[in-house]
Amino acid sequence: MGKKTKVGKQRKDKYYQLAKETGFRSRAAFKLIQLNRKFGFLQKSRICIDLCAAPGGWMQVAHQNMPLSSIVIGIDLFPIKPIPGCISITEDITTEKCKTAIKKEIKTWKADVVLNDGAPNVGLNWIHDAYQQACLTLSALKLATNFLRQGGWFVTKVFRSKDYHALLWVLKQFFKKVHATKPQASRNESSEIFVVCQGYIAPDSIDPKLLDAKYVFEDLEIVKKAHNNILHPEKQKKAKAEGYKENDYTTHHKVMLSEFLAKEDPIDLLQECSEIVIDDEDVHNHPKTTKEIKECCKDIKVLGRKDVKAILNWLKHIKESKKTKEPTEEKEDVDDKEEHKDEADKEEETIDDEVAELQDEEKRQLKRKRKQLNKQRQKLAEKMNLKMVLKGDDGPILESNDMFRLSDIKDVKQLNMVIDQAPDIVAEASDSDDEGKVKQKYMKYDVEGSKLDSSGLFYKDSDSDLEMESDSDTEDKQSLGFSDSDNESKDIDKLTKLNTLRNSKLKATPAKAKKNPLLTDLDDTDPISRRSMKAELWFQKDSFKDIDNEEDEGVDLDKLAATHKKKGKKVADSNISDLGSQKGMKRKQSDSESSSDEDSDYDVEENVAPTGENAGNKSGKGKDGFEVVSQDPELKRLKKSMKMDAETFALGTMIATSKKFKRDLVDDGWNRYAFNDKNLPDWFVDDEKKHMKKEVIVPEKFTEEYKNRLQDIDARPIKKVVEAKARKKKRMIKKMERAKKKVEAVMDNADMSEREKSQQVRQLYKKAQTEVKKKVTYVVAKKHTTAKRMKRPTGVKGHYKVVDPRMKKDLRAQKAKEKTKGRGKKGNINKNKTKSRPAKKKGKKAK
Ligand SMILES: C[S@@+](CC[C@H](N)C(=O)[O-])C[C@H]1O[C@@H](n2cnc3c(N)ncnc32)[C@H](O)[C@@H]1O
Repeated sequence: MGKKTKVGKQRKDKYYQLAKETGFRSRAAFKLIQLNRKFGFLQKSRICIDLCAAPGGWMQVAHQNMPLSSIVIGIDLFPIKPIPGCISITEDITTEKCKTAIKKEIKTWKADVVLNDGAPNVGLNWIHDAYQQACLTLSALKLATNFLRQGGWFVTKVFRSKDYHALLWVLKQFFKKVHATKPQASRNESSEIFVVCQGYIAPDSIDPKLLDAKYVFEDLEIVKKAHNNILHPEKQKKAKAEGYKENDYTTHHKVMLSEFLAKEDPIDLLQECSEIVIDDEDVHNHPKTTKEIKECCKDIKVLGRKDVKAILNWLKHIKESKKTKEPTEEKEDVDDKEEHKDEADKEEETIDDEVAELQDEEKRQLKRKRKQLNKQRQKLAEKMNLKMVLKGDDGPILESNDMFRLSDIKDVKQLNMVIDQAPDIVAEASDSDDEGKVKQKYMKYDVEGSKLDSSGLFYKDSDSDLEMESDSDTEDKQSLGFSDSDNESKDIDKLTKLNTLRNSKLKATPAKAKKNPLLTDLDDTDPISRRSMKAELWFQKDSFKDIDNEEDEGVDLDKLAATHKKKGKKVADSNISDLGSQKGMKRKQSDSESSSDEDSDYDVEENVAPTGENAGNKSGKGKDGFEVVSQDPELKRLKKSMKMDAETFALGTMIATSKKFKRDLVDDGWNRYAFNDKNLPDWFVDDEKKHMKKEVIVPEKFTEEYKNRLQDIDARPIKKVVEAKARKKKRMIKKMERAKKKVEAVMDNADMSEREKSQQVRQLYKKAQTEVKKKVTYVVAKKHTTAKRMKRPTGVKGHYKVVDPRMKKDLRAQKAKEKTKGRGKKGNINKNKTKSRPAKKKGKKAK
């Protein structure tokens, strides 16, 4: 028999060797080293309790990493060889005795860190060991809750078994942060991991159930009981004698897999059986029949909840896969049936879908209606708040649809009928109509009233039906208060009915139906004619009186363009004045604005008209028959004073961005002078001048913004300065670069001492930072030579400037004069004493 080779845990790996070399008592020491490297819980700890510490590897590490004179207490079932500076206790950590022993050592102090590397020394089977370890961890936690200070650390070993999550949950109840980690020194094949719990909460009271394995690992009780039989056979309670079932004289029941597969619900059978025998070769080789399943099948009685679930799932899969393999004929029959069933199902589904869709649609409609109703209610509430509507007063109400309508009367007969029926006839007209010689009677019915009350009927009226969707009508609708939402609120059914009615009507009546002579449109103008009316109104103004000259019609277009060019400036000027007269906002309308689009409506440059007064007094006709507008001195002054200040800019922005603002502004620009009323009393005109202009309020926010912008622009230096500064900066950068190179050379110089080097470096940088003005040598030019022609004089180095001799003399004379200024007044003592020095030899160096 040869020597047994060591496997698994017994294998001597690098950490084993390392522990031997470094003097640690166990390879486990490296696990703590690695954990501490990651979380750093030992460095600041003064008291450490190491549970299950033998042989003391962790104690050594703790002692090494904790501050000097810290306390390390190690506890184990087995005695720990003394470690200098550490206390060891031989106790079982699950007992009360252990608690008192620790208390004896620690007294009233609290531990900063509690370590637990406990592993049960049982080794019966893995499940049992894992459970024992979990219980041991719970005991360690119990001790930790007794001795740990608030904010302290608890580091424990845990096996990754089915109790792992329960344990983690418990730990999370006691600590702020819980980290699970596996240090490198822990073998890969080992299921152990380490949980580092940070920040002990130190609750005032602890529910003992939280630390009771019975509650924490509930479903393992079965396992525990099963293994209790092995561990403590003497403690086991004797089961009540029930006797054997008939023909059943064993406690171990083997059940064939086929039996399970035949059963609808295998749970009952599973409760009774101790082992499932896989009697089918196919099932044996089935991918779902894993090793674990096979193992579980061997001993059902020891399975936990998860395993039982796994077995049930496996049985289900096997059943299903068996079903699919059943004879094809049977399958075809089933398929046929299923097909029919499918079709019926599909039909049913489509019907269901449709019903659901309809229901949805109905719901949506209801929701919409409710929303609109709420809106209306809200509006009404607002109106009531503003006292626009009074409670109890419902305003004009449409009483019934059979109200009198002119449109209903198609001929004389009908009219007579109406007249006869009408009780409110107040007068009789004797005139006869040309067409039908109808007796016309004035009726009490107010046209305006009928229009208002019969709002719903308005659109049903004969001819107007045809134009219902035209723009003008929608405009009218809006003007009458028919908003879009009102239309939307109409019931869809009603609308569709209305549409069909209208369509049939359209078909029945020819396009050019006879017009009811009784019906006259009060607002008979179409939009175009309305606009032309506006324009006409505008041109009724005095200022246009003379323009309406036939001569103008013959004006050549080219000529017009040329004049326009010449006058362009003038017109623009008057624009600005006009703008200034009302903070840039008094604008006039002209004919073109009426016919063109909205934007061009107020195109001031093209259509400037003078104010009434100006037009009357200061205008004259130019050569081309155009009015020459002379500028009002007041406007001129305004123009001068008007700078494009922040407020004007803000106003401009608002005009450009808000159409409404622009429109309001133009509307406000209209005043009684727009139509040049004459013969008004002077006091009225004066007063009106003051108040006719509505003040335009520009929000301060906008003005502030522009003010800041303008300030920024003002604060900016001029271009030349910026350029000069940039040049200077560039020069400095170049200089610094050169200095750096020199510094590098100095630093590389091995002959120089450090002191010398630092001195030189300092000097170099200082020199680089100071800007030395270039020395310029002035050279006086020779007679009869210009500065350009002159060559560099001998002996002159660097920059030089050739100066004019005359200039030099003049400069000297001026300086001398300044020096002697005022001397002559005091008795003229030094009179004529100061003489200008004779000029130096030409071509010589000058200072
Ligand atoms: C892996 S060793 C600890 C190694 C130790 N951390 C080190 O570094 O040297 C596990 C220890 O737990 C101890 N142990 C197991 N159950 C215990 C219990 N109930 N009370 C105290 N110690 C226990 C064992 O005696 C064993 O020495």
